[in-house]
Amino acid sequence: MENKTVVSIKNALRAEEKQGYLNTGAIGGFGAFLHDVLPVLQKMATPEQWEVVQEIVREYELAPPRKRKGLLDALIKIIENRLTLLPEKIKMKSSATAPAGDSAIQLQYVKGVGPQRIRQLENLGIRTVRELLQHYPRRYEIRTSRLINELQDGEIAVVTGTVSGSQISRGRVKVTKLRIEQDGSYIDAVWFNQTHIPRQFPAGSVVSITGKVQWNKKVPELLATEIEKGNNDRQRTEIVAIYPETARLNSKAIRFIMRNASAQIEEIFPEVFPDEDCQGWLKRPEAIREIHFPSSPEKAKIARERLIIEEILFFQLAIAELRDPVSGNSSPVLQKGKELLHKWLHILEFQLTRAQKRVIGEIFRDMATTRGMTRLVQGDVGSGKTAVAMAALLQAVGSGYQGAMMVPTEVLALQHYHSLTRVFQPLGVRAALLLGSQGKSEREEILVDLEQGKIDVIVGTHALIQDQVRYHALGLVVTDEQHRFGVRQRTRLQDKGESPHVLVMTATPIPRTLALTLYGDLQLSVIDEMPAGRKPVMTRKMTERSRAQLEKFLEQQVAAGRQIFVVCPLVQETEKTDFISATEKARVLAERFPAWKVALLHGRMKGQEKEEVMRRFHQGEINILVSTTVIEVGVNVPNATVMVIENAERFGLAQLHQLRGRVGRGDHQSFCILVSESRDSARLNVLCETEDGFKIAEEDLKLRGPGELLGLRQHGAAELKLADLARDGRLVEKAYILLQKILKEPEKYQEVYQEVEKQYPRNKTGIN
Ligand SMILES: Nc1ncnc2c1ncn2[C@@H]1O[C@H](COP(=O)(O)OP(=O)(O)OP(=O)(O)O)[C@@H](O)[C@H]1O
Repeated sequence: MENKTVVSIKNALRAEEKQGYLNTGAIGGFGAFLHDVLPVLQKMATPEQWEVVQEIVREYELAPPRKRKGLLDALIKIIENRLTLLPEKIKMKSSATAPAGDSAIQLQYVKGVGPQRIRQLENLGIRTVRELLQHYPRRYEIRTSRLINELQDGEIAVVTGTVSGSQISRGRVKVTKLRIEQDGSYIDAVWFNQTHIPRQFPAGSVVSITGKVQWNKKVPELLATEIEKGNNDRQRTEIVAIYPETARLNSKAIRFIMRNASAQIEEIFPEVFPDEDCQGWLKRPEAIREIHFPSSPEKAKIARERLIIEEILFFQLAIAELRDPVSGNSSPVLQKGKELLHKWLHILEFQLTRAQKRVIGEIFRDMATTRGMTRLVQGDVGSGKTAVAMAALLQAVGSGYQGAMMVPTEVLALQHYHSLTRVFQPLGVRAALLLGSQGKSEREEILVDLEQGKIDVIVGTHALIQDQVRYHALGLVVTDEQHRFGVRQRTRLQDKGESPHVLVMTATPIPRTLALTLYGDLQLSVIDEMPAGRKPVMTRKMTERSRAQLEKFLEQQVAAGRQIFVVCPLVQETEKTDFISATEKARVLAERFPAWKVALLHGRMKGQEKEEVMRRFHQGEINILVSTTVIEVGVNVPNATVMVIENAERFGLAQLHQLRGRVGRGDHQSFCILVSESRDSARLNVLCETEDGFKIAEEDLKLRGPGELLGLRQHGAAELKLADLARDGRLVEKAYILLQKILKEPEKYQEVYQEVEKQYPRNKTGIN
């Protein structure tokens, strides 16, 4: 049913049209239209409706000229829609209780947002008022209203003054000028086409105009970008937010919408932290307000800082699956491994580095408490993480518990199993291997032994924590960062009656900021020292032209008894690409060097085949192993001294560093050859210059951003809006400290948990 006011507005507009005032088809018609019709509307509308009409007019004013065709009908339609919506809108605003959930706070209820604006906002990824208010400024402009006499040629300035006259040129492109008077001085503000401006700001209006100064005329000009109603304060300073914008939706329009949405800040962004954590912080609503409408540059800065900490913290809680408070840990106290450890140190072929000892100490401290360890050990390739894991496992076994070592691939499981048994057997520690590819009877036997406590340490893939696997007394799980094994997974094990300590190992050196963000639920230990005597791996770039030289070099190495890795990006040649596939490469090399044993290893091979190839390579029966990146993590064959990486530009820096880490693990000089035709090889240079994995990771973070670096993009909505991990290290540390507090006393932070749930709804973000 049509609202009475709408009908009368429509009639009035039609009447105006008949009288010929409305030249709606032409570009200049809008100004005339507004000039003539607005007074009519103003008379007819209630104050609230008049407000809406003004918004609509502003909206159209901001629209590009060609969109203004057929304005009358469009305007009538909007007036119709809006005025019928109005009662609901008023209801929304006055209702004391917030509508349930974010989805209820639709953009259409914000003043100044019509269907067209909604579409424009959607283009910026904004669908709710929450998302709108989280559309943060990119930067700020400090706009100081200036005196005309002091303006410099070429500068961007804001001039506040009174309109004293206007002029619209003839011709196809219309030049609109407003003459502005300020204490007896004049300046002309200039626009192209925007011919409605003189009507909107008639002589006598006080205005503030932003634009670029041109002093070459008798009267200076201001190539205007923005105009708004001013006040008489002629030297006012204003800080203006500049937003990520689109062609249709500029920062001025966004600011206008934002201003209207700001009424809902308190409702959508209530403070969720207890007072004790807010010392020195802006309260949450104030921070949101200040980031959009800063009262000073300093306030904008502290607002941003508070929101960054919050953003990182919420992200940590979401990604670590810690949306629900976890409490009631009761892990076993494991501190009786002394004797076993003593024997182990005695038979170890090397002295532990200081860093290894320190990290083992940190681990042992955790294992001696019932709170349960969840510690991440980060160490560059070859820094000796396995030895650290062994110490932890022995501590568990010595204390009468079992240990499980969970690794990402069967190749690695096998390798770890062999190196553990070599060391553990003489100590009387029984290790076993559990693989998906094992036969049923073999597997069942292992499961029974495990349940009866006849196995002390079990090595395998993710299957180790599945339901059918029952432990006699599981005290420690050593795992890999790829499993994303945190507090929550441990709780799952707890549900099965186990409450092991958890040690997470990462072979990917990631910058501390990123580690704290992604693994905030874990304590962090870093092995920041390499075993003594390591020779640096000589790293060189090469192009196809030097292929013959490269082959000669490989020949020398094989003749000296060394082994070689060749890594290719793809398994099989595809028509579309000319990347050398591993299969093809292996064939070519076998043909080229018939006297050598060339083998192929890739992820699509069966477990047993892979196992066999790795065993032969370990034992020196294979000279060249051609492979895809399955050998990237953890493979340890000290006699391998050359790593050739084909199409090196296709790999990330961190990945290349991992691959290179497969050599340089023994006493011989090792080499890494990056074969690439790519001209843009600045990235590869980083690798030639340093072997410090953390430096390389920092570089990668700068070059590619955290999303790329860790495949974070897969997490969909997990993008951080404000935080820049390469820049905000200090704030990440603060977020981390706060997170530890929250994990300790989750019951005090219920509101924080609720907020995380709102921002990262389950099943929607991909962070689960
Ligand atoms: N303190 C040490 N002194 C000398 N050699 C060591 C020391 N610690 C470990 N090693 C040896 O260094 C090699 C690499 O160790 P390990 O496999 O534990 O490295 P890692 O940190 O797991 O590396 P990656 O992440 O590349 O797998 C092994 O051959 C190991 O025996």
